Amino acid sequence: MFIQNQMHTHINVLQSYFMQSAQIIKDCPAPNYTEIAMLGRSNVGKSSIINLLLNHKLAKSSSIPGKTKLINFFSTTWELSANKKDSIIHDAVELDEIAMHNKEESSCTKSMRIPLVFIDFPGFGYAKVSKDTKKIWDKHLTDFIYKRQSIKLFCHLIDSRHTDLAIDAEIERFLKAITESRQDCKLLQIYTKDDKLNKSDYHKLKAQNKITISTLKKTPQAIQQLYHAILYASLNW
Ligand SMILES: Nc1nc2c(ncn2[C@@H]2O[C@H](COP(=O)(O)OP(=O)(O)OP(=O)(O)O)[C@@H](O)[C@H]2O)c(=O)[nH]1
Ligand SMILES: [Mg+2]
Repeated sequence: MFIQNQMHTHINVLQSYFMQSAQIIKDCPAPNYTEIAMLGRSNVGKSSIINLLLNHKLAKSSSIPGKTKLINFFSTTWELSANKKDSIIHDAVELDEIAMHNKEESSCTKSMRIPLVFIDFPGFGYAKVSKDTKKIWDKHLTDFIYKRQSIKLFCHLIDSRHTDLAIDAEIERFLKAITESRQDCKLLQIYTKDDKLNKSDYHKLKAQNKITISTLKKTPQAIQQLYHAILYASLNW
């Protein structure tokens, strides 16, 4: 699967819904779709970014750390459209492809519908539970992350204002070990809450080609850039 000129494609969220919550791997839905896991420390903005990606407030977010306590699955369908004048979609696998004719522009627009599952996780490093609960919790989480082969993309969310935290270095090591041992999944870093940066720090991150986003002050371009980065990495295009 390969798309020429991704800047001339547009991603639309067609429909999204909450699937189910799970605490252990046996309670999870069947691994039938490409899954994208949102990981990061507590309060970094995992649930908020999932709502942005689903185009619906389905994941519960809160200013109080530790809001998400279970592994939550959300289903969505994204539509990728390309104007034939600018780009060509080469379809190889079982994705649903529709060809439409845009009479006004007298150009042919192709689109494909792509089912995706987003997984919202409890935050790493959330300490306001008893030590025993935390141990069991962490064990279930790491077990799940290691065993769930349908996860094709691990998104590591990092707070734009605090890019050198020890906990993020630990999360990165943990996720790199998984993505390096499996050939079929990727790791993508996303810098959250970029609205809280001053101009100079914002431009510093951008100069390093980092993907940044604000779920509060977002632009259509920033949303499209995020959608494209996630879609292309998760489908290994
Ligand atoms: N300014 C700003 N605030 C944000 C942004 N994204 C999320 N927040 C706020 O940050 C807080 C935490 O957001 P959540 O999405 O609940 O974070 P989380 O990582 O899911 O947190 P846990 O479930 O506790 O691990 C909420 O008050 C959000 O409104 C952003 O881009 N900019
Ligand atoms: Mg959350």
